Amino acid sequence: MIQIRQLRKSYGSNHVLHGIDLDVRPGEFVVMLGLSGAGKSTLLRCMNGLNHPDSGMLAVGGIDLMQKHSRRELARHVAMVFQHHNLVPRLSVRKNVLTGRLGQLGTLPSLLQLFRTSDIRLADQCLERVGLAHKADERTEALSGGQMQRVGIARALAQQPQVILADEPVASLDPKTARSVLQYLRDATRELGIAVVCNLHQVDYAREFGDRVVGLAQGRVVFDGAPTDLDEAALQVIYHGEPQEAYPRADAPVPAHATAAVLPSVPWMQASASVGSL
Ligand SMILES: Nc1ncnc2c1ncn2[C@@H]1O[C@H](COP(=O)(O)OP(=O)(O)OP(=O)(O)O)[C@@H](O)[C@H]1O
Repeated sequence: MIQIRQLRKSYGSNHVLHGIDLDVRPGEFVVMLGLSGAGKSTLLRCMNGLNHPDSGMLAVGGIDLMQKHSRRELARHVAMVFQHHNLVPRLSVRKNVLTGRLGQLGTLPSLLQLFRTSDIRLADQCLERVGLAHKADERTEALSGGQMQRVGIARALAQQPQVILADEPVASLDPKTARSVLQYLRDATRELGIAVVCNLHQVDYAREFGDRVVGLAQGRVVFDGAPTDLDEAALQVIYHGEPQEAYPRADAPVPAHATAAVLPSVPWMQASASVGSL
């Protein structure tokens, strides 16, 4: 689902990523930890096509991101969940979720926001997955921060992506709400076989929600293993730059649910052709 080999990225003379190797499988929830400035967001932005790497190999959802590709094509495979959810406050919850479908529409329907009835049905199913079906017609600005983040997740699911990239999605939420948001994200992606890479600063959440934890320090992968291997010594490696030889690498076992599930086999993810407008 995600394949990265010897990926390098610099901003001018600032060498940020120094040869990253990483594979993420369908249905796997990978939490990325690391100090501020370690390069986590830069790596995520490379995976989302927003940053162009200097060298190496990077394929996400079958798209070779080292080559020229269209944003529309990428949006069919990769969705983002942002720290500040990036919703339109005055729009209804359903319309915000439907914006996740814009990349799948033709140019004219996309400009006119002419959604198919199947898109509307899909948006409602996505809202149901995050426990917000009853809020579909409300204005988004009336929701709490945690609810807005769940709408952001529903919008990402509505893209029917193979990969979701989440950059500190719970940074501004209280611990109880944050756990509930991560639970919704993990459950939905696990059931749908979506690969997730989620940047977090909270080690507790990494242990609780990650199938696998990747630690980045100064642009290098210094830890890659199961959450149960994330002991004090491993944290020293990630956060204090201690030697790394003793730590597990990418040969961590595949979690039972991380199967080769592919999205077209998920019934509700198949679009029909009828057209409707909102
Ligand atoms: N657009 C940019 N232009 C120039 N330098 C950048 C840019 N984005 C990030 N950097 C630099 O790249 C390095 C890594 O930043 P990055 O945001 O990837 O780290 P991070 O691990 O995500 O940090 P945080 O946890 O604080 O978000 C930093 O030195 C930062 O200043």
